[in-house]
Amino acid sequence: SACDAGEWIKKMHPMWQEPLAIPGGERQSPIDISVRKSMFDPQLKPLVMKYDPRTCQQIWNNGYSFLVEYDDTTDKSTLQGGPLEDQFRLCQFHFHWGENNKWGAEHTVDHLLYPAELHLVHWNADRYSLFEEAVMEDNGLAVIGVFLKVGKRHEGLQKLVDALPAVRHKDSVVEFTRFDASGLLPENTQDYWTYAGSLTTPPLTEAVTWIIMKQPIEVSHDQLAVFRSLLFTSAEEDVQKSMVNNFRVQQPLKGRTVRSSFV
Ligand SMILES: NCCOCCOCCNC(=O)c1ccc(S(N)(=O)=O)cc1
Ligand SMILES: [Zn+2]
Repeated sequence: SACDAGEWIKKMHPMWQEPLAIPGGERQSPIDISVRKSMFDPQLKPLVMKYDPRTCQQIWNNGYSFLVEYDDTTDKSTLQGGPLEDQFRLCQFHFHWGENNKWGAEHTVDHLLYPAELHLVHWNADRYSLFEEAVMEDNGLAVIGVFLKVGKRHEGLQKLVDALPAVRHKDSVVEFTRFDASGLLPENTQDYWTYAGSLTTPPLTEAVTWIIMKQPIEVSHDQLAVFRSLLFTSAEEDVQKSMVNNFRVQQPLKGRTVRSSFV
C-alpha cells in the first residue's frame, strides 16, 4: 500500500527524506479522508472555476513533477466559491503518480488508493500580490485535487501527454499554449471534501485550503505510462532515475475536521 511505499520511498529517494521539524506541523498534507467522519456543511457554496486557455504558457519539469504554468499576472483564470472567501488565481497544475497503477495519489478516501492525483494550484489574489507572498500565509493558497483512475482514454489530457517527451529531463521547459485546464475537471465539481492543510513538497508551508473532488477522472493505461517516462534527473547526470512515486506519505489529521459539500 502507499504507506509501505511511503517507507520504502524514504529509504530509496533521498529527496523524500522528510525534514524533521516542520513549521507548526499541525496541518500537514496529504491525509486519508474518512468519508464517515467528514461533516456535511450546507453553507459551502458552489465552486466557480473560470479558466482562460490563453493564460496557459509552458510545461516545466522541476525534478519533482511536471508543472503546466499559467500567466497569473491578471484575473483571467480564477477560482472562487466553495469554502473560499476570496478570489484565487490559477498559477499551475501538476500531478503525482506511482510506478504502477496500484498507487500514486497523495490523498486517499477511506484508504482507497488511486494511481494518480492532479493538483490545480491557486493563490489568493484579493489579499496578496504574488504567489511567493501567499505561500507563507494560512489563507494564501487553494489547491483542487482530482483523482485519476485507469479506464478510457482522456481526450483532453492527450495534448499534454504528447508534449511530455519534450520535458523528459529535470529543468527542461517547453512552450505549451491554449490548454483548457477545466477539461481536466470531472463532470461533477459540486461534490468535494475540503480541509486546512499544507504543500505536500518543500517548503511544506501550512497555507493550503484543500478542495478534493469526489468524482475521479478516467485516463488510459497508456496515458499514465507516459508520465512514468519522465525523469527526476537532468540531462547532465550520468544515472537517470524515472519520475515515479512522487507522492508524500500521509500525515496525521491532528484533530482537523474534513467538511463535505454533499450528504
Ligand atoms: N523553496 C524556498 C521557498 O519557496 C517558496 C515558494 O515555494 C514554491 C515551490 N512549491 C510550490 O509552489 C508547490 C505548489 C503546490 C504543491 S502541492 N503538491 O501541495 O499542490 C507543492 C509545492
Ligand atoms: Zn501536488
